Amino acid sequence: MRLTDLLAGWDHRVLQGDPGLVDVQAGIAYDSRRMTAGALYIAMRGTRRDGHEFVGDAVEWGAVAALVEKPLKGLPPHVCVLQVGDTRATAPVVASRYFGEPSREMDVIAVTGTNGKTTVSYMVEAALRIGARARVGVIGTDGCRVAHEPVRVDKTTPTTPEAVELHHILRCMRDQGAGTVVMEASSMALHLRRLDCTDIDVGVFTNLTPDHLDDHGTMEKYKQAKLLLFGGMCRQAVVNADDPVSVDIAALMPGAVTTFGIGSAADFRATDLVVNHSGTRFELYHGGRRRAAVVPIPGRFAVANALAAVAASHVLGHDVDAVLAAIGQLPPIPGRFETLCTPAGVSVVVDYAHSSDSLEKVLATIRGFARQRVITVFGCGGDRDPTKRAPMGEIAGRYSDFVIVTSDNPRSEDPEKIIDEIWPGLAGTGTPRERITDRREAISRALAAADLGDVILIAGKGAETYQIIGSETLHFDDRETVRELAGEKPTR
Ligand SMILES: CC(=O)N[C@H]1[C@@H](OP(=O)(O)OP(=O)(O)OC[C@H]2O[C@@H](n3ccc(=O)[nH]c3=O)[C@H](O)[C@@H]2O)O[C@H](CO)[C@@H](O)[C@@H]1O[C@H](C)C(=O)N[C@@H](C)C(=O)N[C@H](CCC(=O)O)C(=O)O
Ligand SMILES: Nc1ncnc2c1ncn2[C@@H]1O[C@H](COP(=O)(O)OP(=O)(O)OP(=O)(O)O)[C@@H](O)[C@H]1O
Ligand SMILES: N[C@H](CCC[C@H](N)C(=O)O)C(=O)O
Ligand SMILES: [Mg+2]
Repeated sequence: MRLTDLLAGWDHRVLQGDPGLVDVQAGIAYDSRRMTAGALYIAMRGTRRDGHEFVGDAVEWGAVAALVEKPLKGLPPHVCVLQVGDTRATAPVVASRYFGEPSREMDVIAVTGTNGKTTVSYMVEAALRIGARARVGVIGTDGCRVAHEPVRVDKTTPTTPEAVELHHILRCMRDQGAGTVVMEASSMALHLRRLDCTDIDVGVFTNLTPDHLDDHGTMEKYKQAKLLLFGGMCRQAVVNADDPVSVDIAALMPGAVTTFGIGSAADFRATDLVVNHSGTRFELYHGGRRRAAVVPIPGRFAVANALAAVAASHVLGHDVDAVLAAIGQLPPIPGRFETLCTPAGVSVVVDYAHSSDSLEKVLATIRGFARQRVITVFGCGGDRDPTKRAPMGEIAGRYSDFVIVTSDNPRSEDPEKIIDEIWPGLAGTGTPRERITDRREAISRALAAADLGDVILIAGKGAETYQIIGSETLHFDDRETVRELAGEKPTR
């Protein structure tokens, strides 16, 4: 595609070369280490480095053109160099055009919120696949796929991919026959403009509670990042009426807003929740009708997620009864309240709760149905918001009978220091506790301590299959570890 067409109508200055003569044939790259000869390089400023330092490398690897924010000296004359005001804002423009604006050819649902994005995405996918026989693409924390076919992406791809990857993935999904895509919109992605130029039909808001304060600084800035999705980026919104942020969203939204809630009056409202170890029954009130419903995940939060998925599907024109029936048959979501039962009669819940609110919601749910003791094994990620550590310790102590604090991707931090920061919150509750830095040993200790009828919660990693210690990524899987150490009896 000609460079002039990629940038048509977008403010830019030609620093050297003739963009009318440049044909970008080999894609777009923002990382010189992943350049292909014939591609366009986009220089972006990062948290550690500035992509402008690597334009020379990109050219050596065969870049035919570069997009930059400032003039650079010494580049060979055959390379076309264009200056724009903000390369992060320009990347989605050129990426969406390069891949033929795939988001316009599909229904796109973007889910934002602190917790529940992956879960709601999987619920929407099940609702449309089972309830409407639709081919749905899913983009999020646990990868990208259309139906059961994975869409190839780099292992390091974040929850919400950079615009260059995002539009490539959307094109692949369209080519694989997807008519709808449901994707997670992380606050960092919204802040870093990865979702600009994506044609989003429905924006879904689940909730806002403390997390990612290392990235955003304050709750207000974190909220403002989430609100970007609703300030003109999506046509319609589906919002959680039980969360006060829904009021901010309604004030911003140019299009229709559909609400869901458990406590509050809402377009989709759940009442009469009955929770047990395998799921939650509730009554759904919508459009003057009452329907009996079930979601095969225990907890009030699971009902909130189901309501979000039903409402989003309904907004896209799908039948509420069919969608609700499909959610009743939701396949287990890896690492989200995934329950294993050991031959000794102990239930082990492996869950991705890695923030205060999610840990509290999951533990309150377990406490509600556990007949015996609740044993919690958890840690907090290194190089991630340290302000959540002591509060998570306190929550674990408040809801459990025994807590083992361990490691969860310490990354560049000292694992002992992370545990030191969790410890005061836990110690304040007086709950019996141990610290065992090695996660496998911690799980082993919990299994040894548990008796018939006890429930062990192993929180924080969910479906992750690794433990990042320093710069090493080692294979580690909570579920596999439980099976290896204790064996398993299938539960459902
Ligand atoms: C912390 C953060 O925001 N990182 C993003 C950032 O990377 P960075 O700041 O580390 O990059 P850098 O090393 O400073 O380099 C700056 C630029 O120079 C380029 N470069 C660098 C070195 C080189 O030799 N050649 C070269 O071209 C880099 O590719 C980059 O474009 O810029 C990159 C693209 O330019 C992003 O892909 C990267 O996202 C990484 C993958 C990431 O993990 N981000 C996190 C914060 C994230 O997005 N998380 C959310 C939230 C998850 C959740 O909800 O829990 C997510 O959506 O996953
Ligand atoms: N609506 C909810 N409210 C609070 N906690 C929830 C909710 N839904 C799920 N959780 C909890 O949060 C954990 C993570 O859920 P999920 O993976 O769906 O969230 P996410 O928003 O995609 O997270 P991430 O930001 O890491 O991608 C779950 O394992 C569960 O413990
Ligand atoms: N996507 C999130 C989840 C982290 C989960 C937890 N296991 C950790 O490593 O902190 C992140 O990268 O911040
Ligand atoms: Mg997720």
